[in-house]
Amino acid sequence: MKTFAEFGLEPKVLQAITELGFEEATPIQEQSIPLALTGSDLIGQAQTGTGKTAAFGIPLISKINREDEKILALIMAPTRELAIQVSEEIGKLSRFKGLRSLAIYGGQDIGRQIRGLKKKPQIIIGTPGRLLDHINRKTIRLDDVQTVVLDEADEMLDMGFMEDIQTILKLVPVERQTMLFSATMPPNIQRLAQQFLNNPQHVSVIPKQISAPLIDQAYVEVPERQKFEALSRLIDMESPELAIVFGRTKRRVDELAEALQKRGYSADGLHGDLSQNQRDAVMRKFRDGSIDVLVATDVAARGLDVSGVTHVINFDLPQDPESYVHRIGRTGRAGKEGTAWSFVTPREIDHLHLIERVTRHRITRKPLPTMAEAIEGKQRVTAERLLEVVESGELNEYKGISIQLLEQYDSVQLLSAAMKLLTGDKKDSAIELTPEDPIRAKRRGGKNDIRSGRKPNGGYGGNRGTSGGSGSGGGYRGNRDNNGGGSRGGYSSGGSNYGSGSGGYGGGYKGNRDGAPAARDGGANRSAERKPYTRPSSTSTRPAKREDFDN
Ligand SMILES: Nc1ncnc2c1ncn2[C@@H]1O[C@H](COP(=O)(O)OP(=O)(O)OP(=O)(O)O)[C@@H](O)[C@H]1O
Ligand SMILES: [Mg+2]
Repeated sequence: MKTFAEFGLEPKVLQAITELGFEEATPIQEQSIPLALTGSDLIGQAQTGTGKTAAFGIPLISKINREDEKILALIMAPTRELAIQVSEEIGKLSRFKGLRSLAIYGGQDIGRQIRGLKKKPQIIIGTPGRLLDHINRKTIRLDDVQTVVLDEADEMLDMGFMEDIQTILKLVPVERQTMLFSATMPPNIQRLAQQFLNNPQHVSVIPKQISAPLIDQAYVEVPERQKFEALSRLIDMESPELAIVFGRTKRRVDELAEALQKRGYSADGLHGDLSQNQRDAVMRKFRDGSIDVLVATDVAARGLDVSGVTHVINFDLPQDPESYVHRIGRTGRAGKEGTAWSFVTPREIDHLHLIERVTRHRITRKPLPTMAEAIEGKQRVTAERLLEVVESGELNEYKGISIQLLEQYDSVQLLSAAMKLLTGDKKDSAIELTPEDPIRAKRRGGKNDIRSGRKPNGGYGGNRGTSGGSGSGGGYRGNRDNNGGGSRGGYSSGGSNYGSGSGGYGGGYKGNRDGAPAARDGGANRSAERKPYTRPSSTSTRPAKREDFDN
């Protein structure tokens, strides 16, 4: 392990790194930083929570002069929350150097962003849609950009941002450094890389498993209708410090958050139909611990870094293995341990096996927590809370009444009553969630899948590309879209090299995704939010809708 001092960084950047508490570079940082400092293009892949942000952030910051008043670096990220978070980390890393950075994302008042831009930030961190908005309004010019980073590049492609990214990158001088980072690198990323990177160096830190090593992964088989009961028992049994519960759709998230609140949990929901103010408020509450369960769609799956997340619970299995890897990667970050649980309905067992195959990790089957375990867990937490108060010692006001009570009642009985009160059982409230259809497993090539990016063995394409019409679609990814019709290349490329002949990312791609291409980014003039959620009918070709993407 290297210390940051060994990279020859300027003192002000080193000071910021020290201030952040980073002592040694993580493996991806150790490999990327020296390469990136030479100006080389880079494709960086490393497990979730291993410091990719600083891996591109530190070299990017090192290149910029404080006196410059132009936009010199552009970082793109798939979701608003991630753009905000990356911008905060960049802000911290460049603090002592005195650089200016600004987050640009949909849903925020554009006037405010324009005012921010007038302060001449050198670094812009944004979601593609809103960035384009500014470009079209001429409030952002990219003529001087020297460094471009695509964080979670594969997700941005998956969300249908290819066109936007292409448009944006064409406005950036060719003479630039481009870096692309993610924990997963599906082969389709090669297409983007070929187009926009110049002789990129691949830096990958991927051991046998792609998911982070410190995450304990388990699943319980549970029928759809018992999931909520299972969830509340699980939370009681495990008493997470902070937990993220992933639901498949926005409606699911709303219902779940409400149900949890009804049962007395401190929970709230996050998805793309909330206003940006609501989204910000929920994230703030979760980060400061005033709620301890965040219920979210996949909008929270990528990149989010909240310390104290001890548990990730897949209330609904994600459609793709990549998403599984990213979701569970919200815990077990920066060397900490974490636990991931997945609820699997009997009909989804095949899908779970697919996830295991692709991630090359056995997920341990565990029994549904029993009522007794749940009660025990809750009582343990209550007892801990009680003892904390005992230790705090400020109890004099209560001693008089306690002595009186003890004269009349048995001490065990009294304490038990206090415990009962504190434990606050609200089990009686009846909870009914609208059932979700099970996710169906798709066939998918077995080799190298999400960890590849190097070996073009056509794994994704091979046995799947048969149903999709125009040659290359219809594969795993293609089916996920409501009406993919084979028009997008997805992962499959007819069983040969990535990028060859897949031809799927053209015009139809975005439209196919959600039928409202311009609405995704919620830019001011891009219609504030997307169409209302409609439940996919069971006859839909899109078996289970991943949340409408939003950013
Ligand atoms: N060298 C380091 N030492 C200690 N902590 C670090 C170091 N580098 C980064 N971190 C911290 O580790 C956490 C995870 O970093 P980061 O969010 O960059 O991970 P990531 O690799 O981008 O994960 P993901 O794939 O989920 O996006 C952050 O809280 C970050 O501040
Ligand atoms: Mg990241």
